[in-house]
Amino acid sequence: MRQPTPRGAESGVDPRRAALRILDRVLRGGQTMDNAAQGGPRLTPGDQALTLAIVGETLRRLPLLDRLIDSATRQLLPDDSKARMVLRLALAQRIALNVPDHALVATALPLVEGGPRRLVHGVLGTLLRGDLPEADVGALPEAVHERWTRGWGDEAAASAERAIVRRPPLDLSFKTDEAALAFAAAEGGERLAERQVRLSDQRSVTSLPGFAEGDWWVQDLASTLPARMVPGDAIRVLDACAAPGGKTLQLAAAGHQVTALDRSESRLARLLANLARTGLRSEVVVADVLDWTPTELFDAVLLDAPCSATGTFRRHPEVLYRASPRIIAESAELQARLLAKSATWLRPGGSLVYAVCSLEPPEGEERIAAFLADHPDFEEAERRRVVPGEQEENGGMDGFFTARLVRTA
Ligand SMILES: C[S@@+](CC[C@H](N)C(=O)[O-])C[C@H]1O[C@@H](n2cnc3c(N)ncnc32)[C@H](O)[C@@H]1O
Repeated sequence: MRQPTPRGAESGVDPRRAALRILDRVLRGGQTMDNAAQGGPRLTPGDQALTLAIVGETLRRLPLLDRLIDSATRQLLPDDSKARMVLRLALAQRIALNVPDHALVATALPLVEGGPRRLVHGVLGTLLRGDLPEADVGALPEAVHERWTRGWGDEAAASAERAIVRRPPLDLSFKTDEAALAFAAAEGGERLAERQVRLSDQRSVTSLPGFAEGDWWVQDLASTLPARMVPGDAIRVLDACAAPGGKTLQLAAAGHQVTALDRSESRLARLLANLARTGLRSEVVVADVLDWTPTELFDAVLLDAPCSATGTFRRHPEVLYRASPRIIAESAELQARLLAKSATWLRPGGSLVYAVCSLEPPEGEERIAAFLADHPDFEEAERRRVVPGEQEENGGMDGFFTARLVRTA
């Protein structure tokens, strides 16, 4: 299933050099692709898109690429060596982006100038002459594969390996169900839940009908689940880690009186832009959950906590390489503090909805178990765990965990 050669694929070496720098920062520095891309050489928008596509396609099948490289050299290349990085990038371009062999060699070799150029040339030549995997074969990092097989079963891990190389669908959340139904009928989308439409073909978001009018916003189906758990009769609702605001918009559209709080001013600027475009209303507070105190208690608090984000691996494959056991443990420790603090802002009878876009039990199931053990005045009312494989026939969903806890006294 080869894709057409991308624009610029045969032009200069710059996007490959930028891709090498980003891949190195992601794998060795634990950075996100977006952060790693900052501060590099200025590229045209086309070259920038090509650069990110090359790195993304490399990360979607990295263990597979490494096995190929190891099969073609007797001299084991260190994991973080430039030669291995260059070979990974070149193979991903051949497998997933259909870059012709001569262009691969011509753009890969200058990247190892002063290094083992002959070795890279030899390994690449050998592999390009042999059978390479198809573009629809993906691979999870070994530790993640092992963890998810143990936690969610063989089929979920296999589904994740299929999903990581598929383009996820475009999910839109609507202000009203009437608008969702009309849009689905007009645009050929599928209404998978109330106020939610899925488009399976790729379209430019800003040119879709209703974008300029603010009828909808982009939001994966899984991430709409927490706001759906907030009881309809809750009046004052706090969205406690709110930016860039997908859940704030849902809560406001559902008629709640919303306070959106986040400590990041730049992310809150995106939330304000989303409110302005959709014409929805929310109070907006720049503050740290751990330092803030409200003047009045809330009927419901939604805590969409910062997390390892491993559930978003389809759009952000690098999360799987960042989420080490240490990062997951640190994240779980912060989540425990955020939960304990935000629980103090609820009136008796109020609901605390906790959510993470993570496939790691320490950030989900174990977090809730520990919270309930420490808070006898709370009980669990409902929970939802989404693992790879759910809705696969319709395009899949991000991995997610959400639970609603009720303050009983
Ligand atoms: C998972 S994102 C929230 C996504 C958002 N709920 C949405 O649906 O668009 C987590 C957010 O928590 C914020 N955050 C992290 N630690 C925080 C803290 N101690 N206090 C307030 N906000 C925090 C981050 O700035 C980030 O915007």
